[in-house]
Amino acid sequence: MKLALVGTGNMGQAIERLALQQGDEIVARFNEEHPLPVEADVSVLNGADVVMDFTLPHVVRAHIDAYCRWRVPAVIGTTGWYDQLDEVRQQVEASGATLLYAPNFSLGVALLKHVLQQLLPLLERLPDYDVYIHEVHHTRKADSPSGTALMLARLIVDGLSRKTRIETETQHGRIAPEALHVTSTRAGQVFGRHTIGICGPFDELTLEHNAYSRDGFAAGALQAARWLVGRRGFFSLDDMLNEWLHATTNRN
Ligand SMILES: NC(=O)C1=CN([C@@H]2O[C@H](COP(=O)(O)OP(=O)(O)OC[C@H]3O[C@@H](n4cnc5c(N)ncnc54)[C@H](OP(=O)(O)O)[C@@H]3O)[C@@H](O)[C@H]2O)C=CC1
Ligand SMILES: O=C(O)C1=N[C@H](C(=O)O)C[C@H](O)C1
Repeated sequence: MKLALVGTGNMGQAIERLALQQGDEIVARFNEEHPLPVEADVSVLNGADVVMDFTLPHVVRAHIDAYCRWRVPAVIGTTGWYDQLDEVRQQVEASGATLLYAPNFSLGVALLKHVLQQLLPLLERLPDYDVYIHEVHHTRKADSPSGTALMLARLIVDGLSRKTRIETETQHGRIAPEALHVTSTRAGQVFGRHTIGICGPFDELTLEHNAYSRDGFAAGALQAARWLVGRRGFFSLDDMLNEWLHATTNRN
């Protein structure tokens, strides 16, 4: 695969390392010093099959406009823009473009999400259990709470009738029972730790994903890029995983 890296920071570098090991080629690179020329034509991507966008929330939206105009398949790992998800979905579909996004490309987080979805109907029947989310990341992270924490929080608010809203500020006062408390810590070099706490009157269950490095994110993003080539439309990582799951189920 020929890849264009948009963002050559922590994640861009992790993807480049792994992509080269897997025999892929990096044909273009963009960063803050050499920004993506969004007004230019697709030739700036130098024949890339897929664009890997791991940049920052304030630039990603203009990048997505360009990917749609250029109709180049784009894997979007950048977080912090999900308030515009519906608008982007419509834009991608209307322009006949190809885009796949995920707040977290780690397969471990996909498993965590799956477990949470199985648990929620049970928790619905156990009203004494309260739920919270905590995430920890390195101090250079631009957005907070993380995209992953917000994705998990939305699953809980959608799947648990007693949680009706997400409350993200660090609180020193009371938390209303209907608020899902989502908190963030920024410390050192932490790659990404997400904890879902389920607190009952007598015990607490914690489900936690802790990334050992950025390699899991990079590997998932490259798998998604391979899956995306030749498709058209708006996708999330779930679309790829569901297809795999069904292929496996049908074989058994
Ligand atoms: N979905 C997932 O699995 C994961 C998502 N992420 C998300 O990916 C994003 C990037 O994370 P990370 O790599 O750690 O962040 P970094 O800060 O290390 O990298 C950000 C990159 O964006 C570049 N950039 C800034 N402005 C522009 C611009 N105008 N045009 C092109 N590039 C630009 C920076 O350039 P320069 O190098 O010149 O400063 C840098 O290369 C974040 O949103 C993060 O939340 C992170 C990990 C996993
Ligand atoms: O910025 C990061 O580093 C990460 N960001 C993603 C997020 O916001 O959820 C995923 C991962 O946790 C690392």
